[in-house]
Amino acid sequence: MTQVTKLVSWGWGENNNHHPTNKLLVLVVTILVLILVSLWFKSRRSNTSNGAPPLPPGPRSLPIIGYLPFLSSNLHTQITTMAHTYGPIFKFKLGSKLHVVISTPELVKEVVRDQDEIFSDRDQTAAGLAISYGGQDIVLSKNTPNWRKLRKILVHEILSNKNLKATNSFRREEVRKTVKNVFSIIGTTIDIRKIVFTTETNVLTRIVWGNTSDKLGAEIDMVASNIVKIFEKVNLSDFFPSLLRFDLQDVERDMKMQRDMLDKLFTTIIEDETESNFKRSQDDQVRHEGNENFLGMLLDHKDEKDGTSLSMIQIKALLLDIMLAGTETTATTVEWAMASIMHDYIVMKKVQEELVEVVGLNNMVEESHLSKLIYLDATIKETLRMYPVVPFLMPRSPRKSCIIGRYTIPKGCTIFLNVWSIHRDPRYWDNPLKFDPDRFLTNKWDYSGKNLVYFPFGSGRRSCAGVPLAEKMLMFILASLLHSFDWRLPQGEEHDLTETFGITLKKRKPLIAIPSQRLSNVNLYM
Ligand code: HEM
Repeated sequence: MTQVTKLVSWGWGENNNHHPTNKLLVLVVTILVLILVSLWFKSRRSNTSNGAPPLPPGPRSLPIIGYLPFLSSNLHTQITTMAHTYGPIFKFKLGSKLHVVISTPELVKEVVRDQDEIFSDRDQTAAGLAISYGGQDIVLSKNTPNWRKLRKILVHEILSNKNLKATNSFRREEVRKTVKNVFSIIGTTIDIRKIVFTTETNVLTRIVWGNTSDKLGAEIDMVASNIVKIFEKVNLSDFFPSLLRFDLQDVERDMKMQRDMLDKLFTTIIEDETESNFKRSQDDQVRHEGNENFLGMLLDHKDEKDGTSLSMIQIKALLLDIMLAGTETTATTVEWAMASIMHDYIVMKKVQEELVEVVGLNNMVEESHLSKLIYLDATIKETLRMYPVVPFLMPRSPRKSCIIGRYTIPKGCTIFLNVWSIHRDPRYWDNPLKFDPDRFLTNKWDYSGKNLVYFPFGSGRRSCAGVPLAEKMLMFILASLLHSFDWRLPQGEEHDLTETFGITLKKRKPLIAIPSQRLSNVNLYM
C-alpha cells in the first residue's frame, strides 16, 4: 500500500510551479484529467443506458488509479465496513480492474451454485501465474481439463479415505516427533505456528514421497514463507495489465526464483523416485505397497495412454499445490485455535477435561480418539468461524458477463466472497464476536460449504480439495499439544487476538507460549 501512496504523491510533491515549463505541465495534466473524468462519466452512463441492469453500487474513486490510494492494510475490515454503506454487493476499481464484493449467503449462493459454471475460473495474478507454471496447478488454474484432471487425482487418489487410512502411521510419527521435540525444550518459549508448519510439511512430504528429512522440511518452509511474502505485495501490474510485461516491482522475477528453487527440489526427488522404481521393477517386487508412495503413482500416470497421462510440469504443479495449500492454512488455524483456547480459561478446561476422559492421562492421543473429541471439534469450528484463514476465499472471475442480485457483473472482474463478514454477521450468529464453541455442539455444522452461513473451506466446485486431511491434522496436532502439555504465555505478555490481513488472515503477533509437562509418565513423551 505504501508503494501505491508513494507513487501517487510522486510528481505532485514540491511546489515550484512558477517556472514556465512547470505551468505548461500543470496545464497539460489538468486537461488530461478533465478528459479522463469525462470519459469515466460517459462509461458510467453507457453502463446503465444499454438496457442491462447497472453495475453494483460502490464508492467514488479517482480516474485511472481508482480506489487504490484508499485501500487500508486491513482490507477485510475495510471491505466489511464498505458493505455497510454500499450494500451486500458492491464494486470498486483498482487501476483498471473492477472488483466486486459479495457479503450475504443468498448472493454467494448465486455465485457458487446457481451460476457456478460461469464463476468457476480463478482470478489470475502475475505472481500466481509465475508460481504455478502459468496457471497449470489446481489452486490458481482456470476451469480447464487440466484443472479437472489434477483435482480428481488429489481428491480421489491421494486424499481418498482409503489412502488417508494407509498413511495414518506417517501422521502419527510426525505428530509424536513434534511432541518429543517440544518435550526436549520444555519450559522455554515456542513459536506455535512454526512447529505446526514443520509438522504439516513433514506429513505432506511423507504422504507424497514416503519420506522426509529435517533439511528438506526446512528448505520447503523457507521457500513457502518467501512465496507468501511475495504474494502479499501490492503488484501494480495486476491493476494495470499494460504494465505486466515491465514487471516494475520485480514480483514476477522474484516469484519465478522461488518456483525454480522448488522445481529443483522436486526434480531431485522425482529422479530419486524414478531410480528406485526402476530398481524395484528390476527386482520384480510389488511397486507400490499399500499406496503409501503417491509420487510413484503420479509417475505411473506419466506414461498412461488413456487420457489420464500427466506431464512433468503437471506433476510438479500438483506437488507444489499440496506443499503450499496445506501448510500455511493449517499452521495459521492451529495458531488461532491455541491463542483462543489459552485466552479463555473455561474453554481450555473443557478441552482438557474431554481429553482426559477420551484419551486418559496415561496415554497419548491417537487418530482413533479424534472422532470422540466433540468439544475440541466444536472449538476448531468456532476458530474457523471467527478467523477463516482465507477471508475472501480464493478470488474467482466470471467467464462471461452475468447478473447477480439486480446487477450486471462484467466478464473478467475479480470476485471476493466475503466469508469473514458472513461469519461475524449478527443476522446469522448470536453474539458473533464472542468465542463460543458451544454454538457448534449440534450436528448441524460441517465443512462441506452446503450451508452458506458457514463455509471456511469455500463452497462449490472450487472449494478446498484438502478438507479430509486438513480436518484430521487440525484435530490431531491440537489434541496432542493440549493433552501432552499445559501452556502459558511468557511473563509480562498479554493475550492478543488482533488480526493482520494477508494471503491468509494471521495473528498480528505470533503466538509464543511456554509448555510444561502434563502427563506424569515421562516415557510417554519418548
Ligand atoms: C486449515 C486448513 C485449510 C483451510 C482453512 C483451507 C481453505 C481453503 C479455501 C478457503 C480454499 C478456497 C476455496 C474457494 O475458493 O471456494 C482452498 C482451496 C484449496 N485447498 Fe485448502 N485449506 C486448508 C488445507 C488444505 C490442505 C491440507 C490441502 C491439500 C493438501 C488443501 C488444498 C487445497 C486446494 C488444492 C485448493 C484449490 C481448489 C480448487 O481451486 O479447485 N487445502 N482451501
